[in-house]
Amino acid sequence: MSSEDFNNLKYQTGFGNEFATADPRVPDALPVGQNSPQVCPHGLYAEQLSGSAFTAPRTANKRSWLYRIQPSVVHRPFEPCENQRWTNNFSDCKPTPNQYRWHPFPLPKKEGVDFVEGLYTVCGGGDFVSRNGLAIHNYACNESMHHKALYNSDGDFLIVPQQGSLNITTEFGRIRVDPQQIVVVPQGIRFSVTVEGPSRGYILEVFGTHFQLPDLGPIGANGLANPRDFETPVAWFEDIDAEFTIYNKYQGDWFKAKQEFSPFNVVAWHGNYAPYRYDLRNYMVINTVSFDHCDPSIFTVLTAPSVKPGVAIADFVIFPPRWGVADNTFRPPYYHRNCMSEYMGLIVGSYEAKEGGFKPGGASLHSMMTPHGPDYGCFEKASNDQLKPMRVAEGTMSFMFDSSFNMVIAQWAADENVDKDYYKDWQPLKKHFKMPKH
Ligand SMILES: O=C(O)Cc1cc(O)ccc1O
Ligand SMILES: [Fe+2]
Repeated sequence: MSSEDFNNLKYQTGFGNEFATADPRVPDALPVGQNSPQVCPHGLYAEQLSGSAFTAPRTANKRSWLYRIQPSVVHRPFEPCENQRWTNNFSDCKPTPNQYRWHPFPLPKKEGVDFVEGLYTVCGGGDFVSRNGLAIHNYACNESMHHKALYNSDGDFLIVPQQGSLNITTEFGRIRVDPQQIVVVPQGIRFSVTVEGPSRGYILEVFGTHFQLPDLGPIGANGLANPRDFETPVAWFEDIDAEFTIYNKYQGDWFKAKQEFSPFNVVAWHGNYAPYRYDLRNYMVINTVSFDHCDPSIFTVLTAPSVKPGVAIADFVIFPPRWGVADNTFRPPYYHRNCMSEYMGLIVGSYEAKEGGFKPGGASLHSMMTPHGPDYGCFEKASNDQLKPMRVAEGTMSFMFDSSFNMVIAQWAADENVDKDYYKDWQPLKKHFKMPKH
């Protein structure tokens, strides 16, 4: 499929809506008034994809009905397949409380690496069996997936492209995602990624929950990420009889199976369980107009809640361009120690608390209760700045995966590409205290 096919796609808007869509080539493919007719229109097979327990409360209940040329069950057995730099087995990894920073993650060193081959785990915590936890990965690829698809039995993927657009074919239709947009592919949904050149980005994987919009509380009915800016594909299918390889991430490991037809054979679907994309530039920032630095929860795009009220398995937080107007305030992030783990990445530009060192495509991890905050240069500058209204983070976009889980770093990520000098960012911080004379 050429990348032009992805440039003028139609989407359905809204967050978690009940969508109904048929490929315009077969407009009457969606059964009317029921899910499972004795015979579906045009001889399609009906298949339900459940994203929540059947009995989940209505507000949390997620499922979609897919009407497809062949059902997903027609495949040969799965066999284990290797991915050297992938893990969800975090009990094998040694913990370290140090501040970590990684140089930009390298693009593939050889030709012909596709998205599924280019996955690389950085850190994570919790587990996929008890369905409670997260993993953070990168991808780096330079080749499109040909007659291949992948799906994750363990959780949802939130994908943040940093370099290169991703043209994603899913069972639910086609999505294009550029840097500064994100895509969420929920548990179980099959997809295939086409790239236009060397591409890389970040992935947040959550187990046992789905992403939702944060509550707005006193903010009111509007603001932060507005529901209408989320875009879900319209149905699109291909009827190809050829060998396809389906990659499945199951209990942390990868498996693959062959089948004789394209998995992207869904002619129509309806339901509220589907992939979606969001453009981070649509985020409506709420912040102080008086004094002090608000906690970064004001920048939450999506949250994957835990069972504890107000506590997330992971929040997806961004630091978009905005005005800084706080009076009599140290405006950058404060020095802090947090009972959450903070993984940060940079899509474009620079980050307001770091003068150098943190580069687009790089990342940092500040683990539970690990002290961190502005580097020396940032502290000195912000302590002496004239406090006019100022544009903050202009032309930049950084983000944070903020988790209530204690994370460990995968063995390879603990060694490779690490900025060993990161701690030096804070060493020059001077003692400004002067004992008052009485
Ligand atoms: O550590 C960081 O840079 C992220 C962060 C930003 C902020 O504005 C306040 C707290 C915080 O953890
Ligand atoms: Fe922080």
